[in-house]
Amino acid sequence: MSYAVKEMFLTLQGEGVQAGRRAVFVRFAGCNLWSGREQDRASAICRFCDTDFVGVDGLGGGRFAGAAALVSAVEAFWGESRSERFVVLTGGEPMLQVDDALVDALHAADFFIAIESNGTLAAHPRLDWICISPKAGSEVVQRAGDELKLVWPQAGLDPVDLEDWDFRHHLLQPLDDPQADAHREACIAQVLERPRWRLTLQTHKMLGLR
Ligand SMILES: C[S@@+](CC[C@H](N)C(=O)[O-])C[C@H]1O[C@@H](n2cnc3c(N)ncnc32)[C@H](O)[C@@H]1O
Ligand SMILES: Nc1nc2[nH]cc(C(=O)O)c2c(=O)[nH]1
Ligand code: SF4
Ligand SMILES: [Mg+2]
Repeated sequence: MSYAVKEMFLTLQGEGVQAGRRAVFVRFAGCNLWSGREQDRASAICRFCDTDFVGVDGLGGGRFAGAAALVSAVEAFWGESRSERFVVLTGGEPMLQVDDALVDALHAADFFIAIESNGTLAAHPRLDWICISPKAGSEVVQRAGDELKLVWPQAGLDPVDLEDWDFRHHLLQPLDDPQADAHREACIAQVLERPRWRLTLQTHKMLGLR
């Protein structure tokens, strides 16, 4: 199948347990919880998104005819070295497009494959690192994985209710909006109260990375 990619870039993973790791990001176009248009934000299921995922016009973006073409582009961003190859599939919602052909082609090129997903679609079974970030008002079907990254506070989502979901790591990520300072303090207070959770920050924003 073909893939619609908003943008692709080499950076450091900014969030979560893999933060600091050199990574090629593939940002797929489109999401099932918001159209991406500002005029639809207030009526969307997910209303706090910090990302433009509409269209295929970003740097490194485009329509890729198949898995081989997409993996060639990922390899071009990574460079020659075969060691520690790391790709992060994000979006938008990547599970709308990730399929067997893409996962197998990335593995054949020696990539460790991480995904950033809202969990409303089952994650592909052969991914190497599954990060799920639940959204209030959505039905999360993917309740197992490597890291559960809860953007918080979110009205209607209490961290306590997610503590028994089957993840190796439970992380709170402060909601980035005009009240970000207060949200960061609220996350710190939660972590001090509930040792199941740890804090993760969006370090790429502090560092001026993409
Ligand atoms: C843009 S989303 C794309 C992947 C997928 N759709 C998802 O929501 O997990 C990437 C990550 O950014 C997080 N995120 C989006 N907007 C945010 C905000 N305003 N503050 C903090 N994290 C945010 C999401 O929860 C998710 O973990
Ligand atoms: N550097 C960097 N790290 C990230 N981790 C998750 C991101 C995302 O938007 O999915 C992201 C991103 O956009 N940039
Ligand atoms: S689910 Fe992810 S990509 Fe979709 S609107 Fe929410 S944060 Fe943005
Ligand atoms: Mg981001």
